[in-house]
Amino acid sequence: MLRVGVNGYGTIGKRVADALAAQPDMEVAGVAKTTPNFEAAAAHRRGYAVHAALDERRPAFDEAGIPVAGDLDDLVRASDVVVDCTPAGVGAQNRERYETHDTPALYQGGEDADAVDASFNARANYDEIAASDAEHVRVVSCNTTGLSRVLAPLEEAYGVEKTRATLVRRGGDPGQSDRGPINDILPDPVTVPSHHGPDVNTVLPDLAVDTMGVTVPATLMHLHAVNVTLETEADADAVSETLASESRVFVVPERARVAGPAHLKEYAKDAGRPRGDLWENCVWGASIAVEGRDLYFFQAIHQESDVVPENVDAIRALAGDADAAESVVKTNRALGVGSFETTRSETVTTDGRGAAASADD
Ligand SMILES: NC(=O)C1=CN([C@@H]2O[C@H](COP(=O)(O)OP(=O)(O)OC[C@H]3O[C@@H](n4cnc5c(N)ncnc54)[C@H](O)[C@@H]3O)[C@@H](O)[C@H]2O)C=CC1
Ligand SMILES: O=C(OP(=O)(O)O)[C@H](O)COP(=O)(O)O
Repeated sequence: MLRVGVNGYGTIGKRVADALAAQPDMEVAGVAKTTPNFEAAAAHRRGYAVHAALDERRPAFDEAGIPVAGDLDDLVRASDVVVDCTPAGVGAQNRERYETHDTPALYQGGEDADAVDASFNARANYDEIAASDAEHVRVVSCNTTGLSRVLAPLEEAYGVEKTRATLVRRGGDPGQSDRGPINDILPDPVTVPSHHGPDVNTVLPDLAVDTMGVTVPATLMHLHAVNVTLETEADADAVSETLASESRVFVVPERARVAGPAHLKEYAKDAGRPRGDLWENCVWGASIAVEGRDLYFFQAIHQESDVVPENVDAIRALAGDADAAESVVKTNRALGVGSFETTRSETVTTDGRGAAASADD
């Protein structure tokens, strides 16, 4: 049993903790939280050992009646691996702390590529990371994960001459009432490329990809308009099959009449997904179009959850416990990733454990 600590218990951290708890080969060593708020209380109720991330805040936990299992060093000592889910930039500052304990760690996409030994995406470079000596590894950002999951199979099936993607980025997560914009459309960043193209190259080094970002007043999901010039000709049906055979890509059938992220979130909630999470890329089947070697499609990316199964796989890659296919199947089964059927007799399995990922079985 791998004991995994989670430092930073916000949008990503709380989902990663629950995903670890669902794995047959992992247990949550504990979580570290800065503030004894409702999320800390929920962590305690879920049975996670709550650690005070900052020593000076410990009395506040006592006052709030949330039992404290120890400090951050205690959590790192109790962990075989730490998943750092602190805000962007804080993870890099924590690296030294983990190194002091000789404990490998994962970091999130808000950290720079050069703050870590290597970057990870299960579809792109699991085996490479598993075979390497990397101990401090970054799971690439939500948008980068979403791009890597479709570009890796397209490269394998058809070759990718060039990718151009425009990322319509959500302004903040639903719980982040201090984010924006609330009435604007911002080139973000105004410079080209955005960080996503270069970040794709940290896991798929030879792939030609340019990205531009725009941030809009929305919270539910990101939306990508993707154009890939393939190296060989393909038709839309073949591309649709290629993408649908990926366990972490949901090709949304036209008959579902999903207009946008709001419908996708309802789809997930109706399916009984925890927190309405959509771990898979959601590619509109009707949008897949090919003209010559030019492929076009739209996909939506649930920023709060798509990196969660990737974190689980990255832990196994670090621990050297399974190869890519074994890990992905194990993770998918435990969470229910890939449980949206895209066949005509559409059935949605709400029992996460029973919902196997078709492509990897
Ligand atoms: N929310 C998103 O859409 C996604 C975020 N990421 C990345 O994941 C990382 C975490 O992001 P979120 O979960 O969204 O942030 P968040 O703000 O929701 O959660 C971060 C948590 O860490 C806590 N924290 C702050 N300073 C800390 C410290 N020194 N020690 C321990 N905990 C501390 C905060 O109180 C909060 O609970 C960032 O690198 C971000 O770029 C990656 C993919 C998607
Ligand atoms: O990893 C994310 O986005 P990104 O892939 O655009 O960097 C998350 O949505 C966090 O983005 P944020 O930096 O806007 O909070």
